[in-house]
Amino acid sequence: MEGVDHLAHERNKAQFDVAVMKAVWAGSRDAYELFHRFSRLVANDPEMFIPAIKAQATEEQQKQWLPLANKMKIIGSYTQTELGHGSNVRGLETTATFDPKTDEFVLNSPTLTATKWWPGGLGKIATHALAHARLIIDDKDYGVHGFLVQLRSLDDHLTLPGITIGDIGMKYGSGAYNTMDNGSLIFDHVRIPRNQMLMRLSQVTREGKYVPSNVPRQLSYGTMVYVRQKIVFDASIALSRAVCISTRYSAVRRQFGSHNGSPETQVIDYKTQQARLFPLLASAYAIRFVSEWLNSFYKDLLQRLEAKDFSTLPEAHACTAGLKSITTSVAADGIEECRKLCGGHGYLTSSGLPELSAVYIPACTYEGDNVVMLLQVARYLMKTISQLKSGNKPVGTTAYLGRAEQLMQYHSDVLRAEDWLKPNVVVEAFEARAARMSMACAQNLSKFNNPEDGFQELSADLVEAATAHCQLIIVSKFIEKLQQDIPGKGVKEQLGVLRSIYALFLLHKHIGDFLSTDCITPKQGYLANEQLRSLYSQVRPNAIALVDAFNYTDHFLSSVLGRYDGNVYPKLYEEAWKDPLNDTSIPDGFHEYVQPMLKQPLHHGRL
Ligand SMILES: CC(C)(COP(=O)(O)OP(=O)(O)OC[C@H]1O[C@@H](n2cnc3c(N)ncnc32)[C@H](O)[C@@H]1OP(=O)(O)O)[C@@H](O)C(=O)NCCC(=O)NCCSC(=O)/C=C/CCCCCCCCCCCCC(=O)O
Ligand SMILES: Cc1cc2nc3c(=O)[nH]c(=O)nc-3n(C[C@H](O)[C@H](O)[C@H](O)COP(=O)(O)OP(=O)(O)OC[C@H]3O[C@@H](n4cnc5c(N)ncnc54)[C@H](O)[C@@H]3O)c2cc1C
Repeated sequence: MEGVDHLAHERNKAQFDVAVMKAVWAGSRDAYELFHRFSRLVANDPEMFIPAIKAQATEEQQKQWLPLANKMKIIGSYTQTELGHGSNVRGLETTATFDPKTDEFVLNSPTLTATKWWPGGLGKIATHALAHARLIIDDKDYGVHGFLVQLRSLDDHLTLPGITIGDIGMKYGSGAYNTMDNGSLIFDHVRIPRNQMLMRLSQVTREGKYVPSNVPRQLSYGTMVYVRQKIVFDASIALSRAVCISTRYSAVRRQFGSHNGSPETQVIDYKTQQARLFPLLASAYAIRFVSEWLNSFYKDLLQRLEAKDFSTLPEAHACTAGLKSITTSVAADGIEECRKLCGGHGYLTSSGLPELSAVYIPACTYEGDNVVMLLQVARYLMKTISQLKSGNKPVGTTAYLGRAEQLMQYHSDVLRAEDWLKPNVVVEAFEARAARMSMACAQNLSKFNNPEDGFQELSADLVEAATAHCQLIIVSKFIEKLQQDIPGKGVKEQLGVLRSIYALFLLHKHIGDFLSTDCITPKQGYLANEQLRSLYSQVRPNAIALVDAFNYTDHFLSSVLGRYDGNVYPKLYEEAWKDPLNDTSIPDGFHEYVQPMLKQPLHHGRL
């Protein structure tokens, strides 16, 4: 019935102050702002073009281009990936050859695989590209640099000479990412003035002299680092949307369990539903808190870079790459699990879940393929370990590796299930697992004469070690979050339950790592699972309130299953009747194609 809160009985069970939890969840950001930014992003791509200009253009170039981009007088596309190369930026083929006679660069796509392919906004709307191309001077290749290239006339939007542009076609399902005109672009000897090479980091003089960057060349990758830390925050939004929908629906849906006319059982009360759903609820909070930390770490990096302090740049790259990988994989897989948690109705477009999944899952690929990103983390870990011998004491997120010897002797002293509720007990187990996995890789790598051959041979193990490292970061930042002063009745207690669910779910899921590295005994693994089951019972009465704390409106969720009032069935039925198929009783084509078959006479008793 309209106006009735079918979940009121669930909301009355809450054991904490929901208003405070909403503030904890929102942190310093408002989901609406992010939704509208993200929705604008899917329609256009200012989230990369503008930051890239800020990162790679001189002050003078910024003065020229930023006002135009900020006021949408030009529409930009971050045009890096090509048909033949995306992950391997150093393998890009587009060329920008300096012509000293005219003081210009000539941009060209020398091969089919040099075709720019995927850049958002490029297909139909962008007027300019921040094109990444190999700088060539006097036949010498100086590697990939950024160039601002006008693609279309600002008068009639027609493409300029030498520019061939198109959309790359429909993408995955009918998802909203098809509102994004990911495009293709071929340059046929397009000339641009020398001052349209972005020259903050390195320059080309009028005489054609290359002035190399006096800062780490990787700063040219800065836009990707910037977006990767945003993507971690976005993962918490995407996952929490799906968890909100599936939690509310799990409390509404009843199936089996009726005795003597009693109501059937709410599916949220099945232990299997809880074992699938509550770790995702905990993960949404975990990802939100690690994204807050990562954002502050990134802002600290920017301040350091201003002061030419590059000391945290390698760690920032490893953290943004690794956390982008882990959190987008958890969110993408979690959205699909939330669809399954809703049974058949989860597959309806009106559930909001298929669309959310179709739009979200490329996050595992864009801004860095998730495996390639974890391999970057692995390189960082191996380098950190290799420097231990020279007395280089690791700090920050790898500080635990400085205690590797001690961690190699670690054995968990858990005796009772409730011992796993102690943060220090959990952190020690996760540190020992991560340290032992990385040290084992380093040990095996040392057996190879060629370190690169070893890295390739051991890459699957290295990815697992990198995963363990990143999961340790997320667990640690969740624990640190709860060491902050958090007011409100029961709020910290509930977050503590989620923190333990997140950590013990990971321990249970990766029990093989913890056993094979001899960090814990099978008995201790069993006790962790016992504790997990108890934690599910503790979170159960608070589940609806915990997703209410995301503070998402029905409009934002766009889901008949995730409605705040839980009035699912009438709305499911109502939504179905909006389908154009139901405008007529007899379907198109019936008379032409189906009725003749139905009217066909029987032959010898057979149809
Ligand atoms: C890193 C690579 C894989 C390899 O690079 P390479 O140059 O070959 O380097 P290596 O030899 O591996 O390493 C050499 C050293 O350099 C170090 N390094 C590497 N990268 C970096 C870096 N970025 N920073 C610092 N240091 C770096 C490395 O560690 C080595 O160090 P050392 O010598 O060992 O000490 C590289 O090729 C690469 O990055 N590949 C991936 C390519 C990629 O990511 N492409 C992305 C293209 S753009 C794109 O995909 C765009 C997608 C559009 C959709 C985006 C949607 C975003 C949504 C955001 C959500 C918004 C919501 C709103 C939120 C809000 O508003 O807040
Ligand atoms: C929706 C969407 C939007 C995008 N928007 C943009 C944009 O706006 N601008 C832009 O420039 N690009 C954009 N891209 C491109 C995107 O950045 C690339 O697709 C991404 O970086 C992955 O690179 P790739 O396609 O070359 O994958 P590949 O690297 O070819 O991946 C294929 C497989 O190879 C594996 N692999 C690759 N290298 C290694 C290795 N060294 N070791 C082990 N395994 C490896 C990968 O793990 C993966 O399994 C977008 C892509 C998508 C899907």
